[in-house]
Amino acid sequence: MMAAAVPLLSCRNVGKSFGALTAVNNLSFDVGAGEILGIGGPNGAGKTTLFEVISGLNPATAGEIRLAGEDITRLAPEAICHAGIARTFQLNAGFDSLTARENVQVGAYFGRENRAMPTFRIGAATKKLADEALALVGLEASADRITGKLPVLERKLLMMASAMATRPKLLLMDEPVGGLTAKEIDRVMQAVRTIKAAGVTIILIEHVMRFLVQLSDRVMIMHHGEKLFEGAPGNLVNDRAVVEVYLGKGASERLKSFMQAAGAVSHG
Ligand SMILES: Nc1ncnc2c1ncn2[C@@H]1O[C@H](COP(=O)(O)OP(=O)(O)OP(=O)(O)O)[C@@H](O)[C@H]1O
Repeated sequence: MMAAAVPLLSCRNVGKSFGALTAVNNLSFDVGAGEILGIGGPNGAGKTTLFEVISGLNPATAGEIRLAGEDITRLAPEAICHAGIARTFQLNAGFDSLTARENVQVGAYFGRENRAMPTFRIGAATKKLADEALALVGLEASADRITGKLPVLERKLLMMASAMATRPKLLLMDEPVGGLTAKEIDRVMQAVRTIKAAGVTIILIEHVMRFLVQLSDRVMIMHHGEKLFEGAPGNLVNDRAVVEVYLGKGASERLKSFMQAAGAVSHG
């Protein structure tokens, strides 16, 4: 008999408290290699805090996180990045006065090895890596533009490119399409699909339901730091607790008809 495959990411009874406030509470879930897990839930549900905990910026106060079987729960953020987890942020992150390409080169340089600032030198291999990451998200044409002057869509794609330049096994994306138009959302969707096709596992947090359900292989809905729902996107609209707490009846009906049109949910 073959042994069951080790999940790429495994969270067991993970918790994060800020004093008396429990932002993430006893949360357990796995993400398989190559999968896209979408995370939704009301404001304040603990979604971003979960990313802080996984990426080590704000370590867990309970539980255990494993990447391909290795315990990463107590590692520093740079060690977690070097182990293969990269992330994007809800708000713009990056160096405004550098060009887009230079921003991605910083990710490529620091993303996989710990090198001290005095030795900072962008070599040919790093440049190549950065240009590949820019191409992956379709940003070649803006490579030499100053980051602070890029439109919102391109800044979001740039965060994805900088993260991809660290060569992650797992990419965490925090609200990648917040504030974008429908057409811009389609462009980000295309970039996410390209990243998935490159073999990268993805967890994304998103309020835009179309984006969440069209891209995700599995969806997890959080509420009060806990898991309210975990399953196929097609089952989301039929889950009473999800409809009551998060979607509301109107949004649920709209989503259901949209998913029926896409063949993702059964009638009745
Ligand atoms: N550094 C912190 N110190 C104290 N409380 C915090 C801190 N970070 C988050 N919280 C609290 O933890 C809870 C969860 O917040 P979090 O930002 O993770 O929610 P979220 O699901 O990402 O919400 P949103 O959809 O609005 O981004 C909130 O009550 C928030 O105020």
